[in-house]
Amino acid sequence: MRKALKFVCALLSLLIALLVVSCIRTFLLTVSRSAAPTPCHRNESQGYITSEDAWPRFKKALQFRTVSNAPHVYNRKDLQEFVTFLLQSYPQVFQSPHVRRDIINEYSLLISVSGKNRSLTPYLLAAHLDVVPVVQEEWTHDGFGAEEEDDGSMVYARGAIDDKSNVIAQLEALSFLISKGIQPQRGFFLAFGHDEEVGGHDGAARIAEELWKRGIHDLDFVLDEGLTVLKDLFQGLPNNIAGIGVTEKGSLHLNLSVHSEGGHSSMPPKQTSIGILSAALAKLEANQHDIIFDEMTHNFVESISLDMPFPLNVVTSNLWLFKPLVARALAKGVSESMVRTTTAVTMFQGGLKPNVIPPTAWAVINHRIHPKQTIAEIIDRNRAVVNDKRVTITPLPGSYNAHPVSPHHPKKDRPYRLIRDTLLQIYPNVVTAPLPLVANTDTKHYLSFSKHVFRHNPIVLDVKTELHRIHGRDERLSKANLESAINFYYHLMMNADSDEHPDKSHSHSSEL
Ligand SMILES: CCCCCCCC/C=C\CCCCCCCC(=O)N[C@@H](CCCCN)C(=O)O
Ligand SMILES: [Zn+2]
Ligand SMILES: [Zn+2]
Repeated sequence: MRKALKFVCALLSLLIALLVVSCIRTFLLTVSRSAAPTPCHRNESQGYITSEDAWPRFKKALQFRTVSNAPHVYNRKDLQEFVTFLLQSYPQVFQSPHVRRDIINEYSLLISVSGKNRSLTPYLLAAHLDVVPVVQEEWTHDGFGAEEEDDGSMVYARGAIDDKSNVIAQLEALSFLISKGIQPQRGFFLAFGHDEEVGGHDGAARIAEELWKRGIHDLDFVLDEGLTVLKDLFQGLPNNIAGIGVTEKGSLHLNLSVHSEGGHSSMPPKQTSIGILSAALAKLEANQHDIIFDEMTHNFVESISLDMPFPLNVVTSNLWLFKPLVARALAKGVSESMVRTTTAVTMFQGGLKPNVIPPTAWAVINHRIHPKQTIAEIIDRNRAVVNDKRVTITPLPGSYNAHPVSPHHPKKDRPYRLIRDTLLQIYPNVVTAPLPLVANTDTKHYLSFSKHVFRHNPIVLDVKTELHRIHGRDERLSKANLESAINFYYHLMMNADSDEHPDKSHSHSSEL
């Protein structure tokens, strides 16, 4: 008994000592942190664009039903009309002697802006013209009506976030540049694919072929849609987080199928094909893939730690002691998609009639693969978890591993610094963070042109009230967000010309 008591006392003393050391370490980190970040002042000398003129063009763009349903299956009529609308809406862009525009594979748009200094490697800004379908009965607004909120501050339509806001914002920024009589030093491309939502095989892939054929084999950097400025990602965090996607997760579509004897439902087997398949799916949902707390996650957590309230600041700034706890916390909510391969059962089919034993049942699972894992690993583990020979697991075409991680040291890697500094011009108080994009983009078609490939959408989204609208119901965008996006791209075009950026103040970011 005395021994046990001694052991408990020793353990308690150790715990208290560890907590005291953690608190002292957090205090020292906090006081030694560089002075409060001097926000990068919006460089007004570069001009600032309001969204007043853009807003009606954006609303019109949202009304084209440019829906992609499957590879090579999309609304050609509305795509054609949308591209015609874009060409007609920016006459000063397409009449400029510095701008060339090409329709690629009938519906994609490649805009080439020539730079004064041909020795500078051009960059590419990507966006896409297509959208995912609308389940109208779930919406409170017409999915393609572009209806506004009463005060006109918000518009509702499919594509408002993903991704017509970037199409319009990039064109508005270019239009403003040209209206000021500016020809950039560094040339660039605006690459608008028309089938991103179904893999980009007819759009971005063909734009990439066109660039290659023209002898464009190198791009300074590529920037496509991606992570946004995230509001209220974690409770208590005073700053919004601007995620810059320096890689993107892989994507694996798996077909799970069960074939069994049919027959009369009055003489059923113990389990029908639907029951067998459902049990397999339930196992996969109950046994999620492992949490992976890699270096990028480690850096990210440490970067936001000192802004967290007590005691979270102590916990997150002492990962040497609290890493398992923090890892479990990240595995909850939307941040889970960053720290593990996710599993989503997205399709299920089975059964013919109420009185017929279903001979077959099938389902599709979409895994978004963590950058530290591979397709093969995921399939092997799934098979082990299901552990039922009656269930056939088949990978579907179009799966791919995670992308290479783009260099993202803010001092050594100019393209990353360019995007980060431009973001801080528009959003001076955010914490910028290199992170994996949890979804996929057309960048898969541009990876051979540059190792500097980034995924960021320069708008602010409240994690709780906005994220579910992407591919979901009542997608919407505020006028303020459209305005910020336009100015982000305009400042990016201006900043891309200089090797240094307008303001070298030490931003508050998660970079090393
Ligand atoms: C600690 C950080 C936690 C991050 C949490 C995630 C925050 C996510 C924020 C924004 C996500 C926006 C995603 C926008 C890009 C989506 C593009 C898209 O829909 N792509 C499709 C392509 C499909 C291609 C055919 N397979 C997709 O990914 O499904
Ligand atoms: Zn999408
Ligand atoms: Zn998209």
